[in-house]
Amino acid sequence: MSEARIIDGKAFAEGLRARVGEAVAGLVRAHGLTPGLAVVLVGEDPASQVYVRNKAKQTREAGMHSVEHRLSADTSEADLLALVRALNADPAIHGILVQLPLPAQIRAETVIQTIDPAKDVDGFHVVNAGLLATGQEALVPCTPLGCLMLARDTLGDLSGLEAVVVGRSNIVGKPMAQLLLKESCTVTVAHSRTRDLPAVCRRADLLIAAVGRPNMVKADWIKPGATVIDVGINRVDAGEGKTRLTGDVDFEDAKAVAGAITPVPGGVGPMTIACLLRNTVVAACRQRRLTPPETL
Ligand SMILES: Nc1nc2c(c(=O)[nH]1)N[C@@H](CN(C=O)c1ccc(C(=O)N[C@@H](CCC(=O)O)C(=O)O)cc1)CN2
Repeated sequence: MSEARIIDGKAFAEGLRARVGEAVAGLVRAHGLTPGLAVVLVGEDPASQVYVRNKAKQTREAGMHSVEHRLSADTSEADLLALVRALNADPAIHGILVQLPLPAQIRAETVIQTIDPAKDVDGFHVVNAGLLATGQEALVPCTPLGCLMLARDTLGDLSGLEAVVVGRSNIVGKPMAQLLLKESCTVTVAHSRTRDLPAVCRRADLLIAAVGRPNMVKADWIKPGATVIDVGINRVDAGEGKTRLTGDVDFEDAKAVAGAITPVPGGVGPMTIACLLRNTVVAACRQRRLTPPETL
């Protein structure tokens, strides 16, 4: 059997960002509408700093209005909520994202539920989760949306496929399952308590790994020819004081069995920010009662 096709998330994300840029130019031209995204970072987590910097840079590159709020690690929950409420009321801001994780003194759930659902470009608010679960128009979490785009690009119509999502987080696993149900997949959500996890995974035509455990999914967990989407971004020791990124799937092992597979880095990760830009344009359109461009 030949080796798996490597799904190039970086290239797909570049294409999506280019389409976002064209959509923004069209909105500015036709409606004088410049979508605006505010990103809030609390503290100095090194990875979060990189993600927030990249979000702001790519927002500007797409021609959108970008605002960054960097708050100290000892910021109180009340101060963060006050900032979120001010952004809710700001007409130049169509999307609000509070970077996770947050410091221990701040309840992430309280912050998320304070964001205006219409501006919740992360799609984490219960209103958006409920809309997605009931098959209605929602803002959809960026990482699962990116996974869906890659799966569709690889497999075409997903209808009738056996999909297994490993992981049940509110941010990835649950919305991923809802999106795949909407595509008419037969969906299983597996997790740490699932009995005989390898056997459950082996049922999948489409396997989504989102557990946060480096290299957990092995070749013998994969049905030959299956499409494997790896959401894991785990930083592991690479020796000599260095680290490297690895996914939840043992890539070298799995690519001999899978039909197609996302690498880490360069797979799902870049799609997260591209989908955030896409969601900001969609949110801006809906706030102005405009139909979002179909290219997104
Ligand atoms: N409010 C949110 N917080 C967090 C989210 C989120 O969607 N909303 N997701 C993650 C972090 N994240 C975006 O915020 C993110 C993670 C990874 C990447 C990415 O491009 N990864 C690259 C590798 C980058 C590297 O070298 O470190 C890749 O996989 O190729 C983008 C965004 C948690 N917080």
